[in-house]
Amino acid sequence: MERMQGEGEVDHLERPSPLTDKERVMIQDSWAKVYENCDDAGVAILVRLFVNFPSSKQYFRDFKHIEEPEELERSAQLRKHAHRVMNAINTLVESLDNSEKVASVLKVVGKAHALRHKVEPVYFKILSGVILEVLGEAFSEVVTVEVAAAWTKLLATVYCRITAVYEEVGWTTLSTSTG
Ligand code: HEM
Repeated sequence: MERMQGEGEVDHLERPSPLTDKERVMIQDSWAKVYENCDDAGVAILVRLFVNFPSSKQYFRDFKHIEEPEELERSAQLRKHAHRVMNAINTLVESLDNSEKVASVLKVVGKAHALRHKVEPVYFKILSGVILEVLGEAFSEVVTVEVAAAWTKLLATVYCRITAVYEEVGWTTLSTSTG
């Protein structure tokens, strides 16, 4: 029998356990190194996303038909979005002990991407994987296995909250797009 889900009863199967103090410190310390290279790291992450998952380009008017990584890298629209993504992550990392701030940042991001940009939420999950991949490669001396595990938890929390916002604003294809 189909299970009824009332408001507030939606399952969030991917919700991780809260970050420990040690994990917060590991995230903040490793991020400090990444953020020193904010623009390069952000562009590397987004170019990887768009090259390995080309359908994610569909939302970006200026570069949706571009395939060459070098050309993608030069796109002003891509660079601007990279900067915004990095700044938002920076705010989250700075606010790990302020859950209201985290919730309010993710609410704004989730609402804009659901309602204005109409981005399938699965791309947030894909982006999380790409972030981990690029950080592990480009900052291998700071992103140890243990640090990467802390980032996996943080990014899973972000994805969970983003999908919760999508649900709140009535995104209807959620059940088929996150599988
Ligand atoms: C952690 C993940 C992300 C963050 C923090 C983020 C942040 C932002 C911000 C701050 C903006 C500008 C304000 C706005 O118009 O809403 C923006 C715009 C946008 N985002 Fe994201 N974003 C993320 C992931 C994604 C993903 C995965 C996609 C699609 C694959 C995407 C597609 C877009 C598009 C199409 C725009 C409008 C671009 C433009 O007008 O030039 N975003 N994003």
